[in-house]
Amino acid sequence: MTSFKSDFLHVLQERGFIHQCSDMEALDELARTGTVTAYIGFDCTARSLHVGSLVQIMMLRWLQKAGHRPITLMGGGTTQIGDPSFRDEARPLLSTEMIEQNKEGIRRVFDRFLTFGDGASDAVMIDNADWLLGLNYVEFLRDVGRHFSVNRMLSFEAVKSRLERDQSLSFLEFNYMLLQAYDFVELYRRHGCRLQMGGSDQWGNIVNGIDLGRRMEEVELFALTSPLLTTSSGAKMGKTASGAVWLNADMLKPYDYWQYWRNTEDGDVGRFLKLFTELPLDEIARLAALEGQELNDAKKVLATETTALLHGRQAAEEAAETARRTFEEGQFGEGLPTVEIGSGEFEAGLGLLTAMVRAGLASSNGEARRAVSGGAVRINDVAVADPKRALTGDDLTGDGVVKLSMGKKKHALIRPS
Ligand SMILES: Nc1ncnc2c1ncn2[C@@H]1O[C@H](COP(=O)(O)OP(=O)(O)OP(=O)(O)O)[C@@H](O)[C@H]1O
Ligand SMILES: N[C@@H](Cc1ccc(O)cc1)C(=O)O
Repeated sequence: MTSFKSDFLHVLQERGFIHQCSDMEALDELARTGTVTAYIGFDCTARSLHVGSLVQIMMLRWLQKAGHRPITLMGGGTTQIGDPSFRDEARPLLSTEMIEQNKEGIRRVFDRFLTFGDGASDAVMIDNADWLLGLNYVEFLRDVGRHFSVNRMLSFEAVKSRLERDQSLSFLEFNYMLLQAYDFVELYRRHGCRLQMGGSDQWGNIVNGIDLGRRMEEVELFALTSPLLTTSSGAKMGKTASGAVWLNADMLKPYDYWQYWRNTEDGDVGRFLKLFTELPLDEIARLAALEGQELNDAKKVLATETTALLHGRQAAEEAAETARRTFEEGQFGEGLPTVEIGSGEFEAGLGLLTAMVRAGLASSNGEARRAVSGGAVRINDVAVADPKRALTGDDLTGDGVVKLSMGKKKHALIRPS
């Protein structure tokens, strides 16, 4: 294990953030002796970032805590092209309106994790549309394109699998690498940015920027990547069977976010506490060493700490309390996901299977039917066995809702409106 002299790399290393770095020693020295400006780019491909990007956001947070300056780069320009790195197929082309909407959705999350402003270590948010959209094609090819060797570009792992399988890589996508490389140089020119970070899938794009910086500006730029996280069972972090684990509260309620972390696999508890919370390492070591039922307490700490960072301490504690009441006392938690159903539709007899799909408890009627037949489904905490059962006014509790549960952990409320 390398021992770092700078606080920044020391913390990242001990908490498990470092996968690869272009020049550890020189970067360590730079961070030890001065303020480093570093950036991470986020393309605007959805209305919210998901838990996978949290690794990146936490790296920016530790950077700032160590006294350095983070830049969050919105990919308003690059999203128009779409990063082909490690993807089997081209991304769908998004309209400019869609990209704008996504950008508005994504940018809000950073306020929770970073302090923005004009001070030396205050974060800034920039959009690469500012310089990419106005580029002159011929000028760009002459100034930037001439520094790239196509032979070398074709050798990067990020595009190799596509080429080896004879799947098309369009010329549009092939240009992505140049644009991200150019961003790095532009951020160096405008803001003295020396370091770009990202997930390990970004390595090729980042080192191309380092090469371009050397050629165009004769400066040494740095790359630092994090591992691409998977859970112990191999699933890509941030995606579940029912979709992505979104960071924006309007796409995933704080309660569901809390539950996601509460359901962490046993083998991941220590690793996730280090990456996604700011608890001291000795406390984390104690929590991760717990076993059996006690390990569940560690998972609750993980859930509450991660939810507090994203949604605030109060929302986190409310989620923890709702979960406690639901699971430990079998009562109704007000914060459970609630699905509104038109009262006309409800009164006409809403099928249980349909209600389960609408409430997100099952992804299809078939899955819902199997769950009912397997005895896993309850209405207001009472087991049901008949898949043809419909919900009626008699099922409404005093609160005007019906509580549906599937297994021990999935619950939702149906509210006729
Ligand atoms: N599971 C993960 N672990 C660590 N970093 C991740 C993870 N998923 C995404 N990232 C990082 O977050 C940033 C945004 O990635 P991107 O938008 O490609 O994520 P994605 O939603 O997983 O993409 P895709 O559409 O390819 O599934 C990148 O720096 C990427 O490396
Ligand atoms: N390519 C990155 C996003 C990004 C965009 C522009 C950059 O300059 C840097 C990074 C991704 O797909 O996640």
